[in-house]
Amino acid sequence: MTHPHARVTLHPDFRVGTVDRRLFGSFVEHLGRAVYTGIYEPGHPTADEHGFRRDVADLTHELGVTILRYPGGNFVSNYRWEDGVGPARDRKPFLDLAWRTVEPNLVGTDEFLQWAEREGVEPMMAVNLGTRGVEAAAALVEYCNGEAGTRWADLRIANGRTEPYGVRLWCLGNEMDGPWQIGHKDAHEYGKLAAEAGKAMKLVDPAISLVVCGSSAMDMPTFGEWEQTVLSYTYDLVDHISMHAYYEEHDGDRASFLGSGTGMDRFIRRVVASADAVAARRRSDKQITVSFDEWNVWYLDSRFPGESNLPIQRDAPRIIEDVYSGLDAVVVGDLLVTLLNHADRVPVACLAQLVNVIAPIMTEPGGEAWRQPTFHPFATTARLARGEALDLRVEAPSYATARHGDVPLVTAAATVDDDGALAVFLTNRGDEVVEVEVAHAGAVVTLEQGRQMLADREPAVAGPEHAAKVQRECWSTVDVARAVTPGSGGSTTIRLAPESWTAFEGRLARA
Ligand SMILES: O=[N+]([O-])c1ccc(O[C@@H]2O[C@@H](CO)[C@H](O)[C@H]2O)cc1
Repeated sequence: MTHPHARVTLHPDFRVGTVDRRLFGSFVEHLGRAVYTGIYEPGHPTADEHGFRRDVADLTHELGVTILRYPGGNFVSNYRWEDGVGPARDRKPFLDLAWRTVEPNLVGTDEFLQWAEREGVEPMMAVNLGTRGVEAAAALVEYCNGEAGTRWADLRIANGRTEPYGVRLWCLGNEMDGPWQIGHKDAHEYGKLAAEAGKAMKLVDPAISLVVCGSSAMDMPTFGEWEQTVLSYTYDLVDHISMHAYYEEHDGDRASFLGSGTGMDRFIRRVVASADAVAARRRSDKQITVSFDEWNVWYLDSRFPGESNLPIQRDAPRIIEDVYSGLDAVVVGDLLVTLLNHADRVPVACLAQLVNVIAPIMTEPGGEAWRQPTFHPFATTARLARGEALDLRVEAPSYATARHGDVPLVTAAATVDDDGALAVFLTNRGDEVVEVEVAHAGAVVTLEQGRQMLADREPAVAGPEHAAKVQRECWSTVDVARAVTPGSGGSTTIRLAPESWTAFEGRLARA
């Protein structure tokens, strides 16, 4: 039987760029059970002396998360950070309008930053440019990063934290192009405000990096125009422009869903082109890079009722707790392939989110914490993708999709570190076995171990039992001796299972 065939050409000298460790970030928003009964649950059997769940922190380490964005998301656009610092007993609950939830205000800036520090994860903070502005943003930078002797830094010290936190990465608001955003603005209003807020924040601490809001999705009506207008106000000030993208299977259209990575690839190219167009107009040599600070599979159209249809709730309600399948996990793996192939222009990315809310980690209050199927490709990529991404040439048949046009049947990314440790990531989006010839003239490639995620066809069911079943049935070690055939003259053939994502680890040496 002949299988579809693809060819991946790899040369050790052809590289995309360094894989920034911040590509493996995630996101904790005050939304649903991400914070309360997610990372934080005093009284839980595994809670530490600060009330944070040890089981969730351990899974966060296993996931390999490097940075965490906080506190939102839509939440940040109506958040008064000052109300969330100082003795917790003096803080007042408030109604968060983004998610129509009573926020108990027990976790705030200090609790989060100290948790992140204890767990060795870099924080990425967002300021409120929805209901607030320049003064509150600059004050928060001073609270976090200022030395003793000024008002907000001294408040931090009075609240028990002497050393500045040194938060390096800051988001200038969140999704300000979205009509759902509290304090939504047009591109000119937002661009001007972001420029002034960013200027003030950098006057407090010149060492910080700034992320300006790009579009909430590629299909936003203002996409493209938004990026160019916003950057025309902020180009010299900011380091990154944000991208957000969520993918889902619409009406059983598996082919489009499996092609989501190509949609993401085109989105990145368009944002980079928009940023570079602004640079060209300004005759600027500065290059803006992307902070892809929200990405994931999210059944937004099919399962989410919309923010304004949520009832007012309290006590950590269950909001957007999507349950994932093996198919979703294959797509997540493939989205990571896309991100790696843009390592030169995407140094920061956040899987949205970390726990309970569209998340790789789930918990029960008072009970266990477990891995969703999407946990596995993320953890494996975060562990193996090190050093530099190789600039691969992929020749594969394409297939037509309703959502993304023609997309390749096979996608691939590879990384190599200074010691010659090689990682190869491959997706087969089709429903037949594919033979991939990896051509590597000039190099010796050995593939030693592999892990594979298979798509399933069963609906995902909430709870740890189903997640464990998917893990048993879809996530496995590759039999390398069967799947990989070393050829003569610098080529290796790999058989990829139908609808699968595979990661190999091995060695790359010059011939
Ligand atoms: O395309 N949309 O309709 C759409 C709607 C809401 C939306 O919100 C984003 O996703 C939420 C969950 O991660 C974050 O709080 C927010 O930044 C992102 C996209």
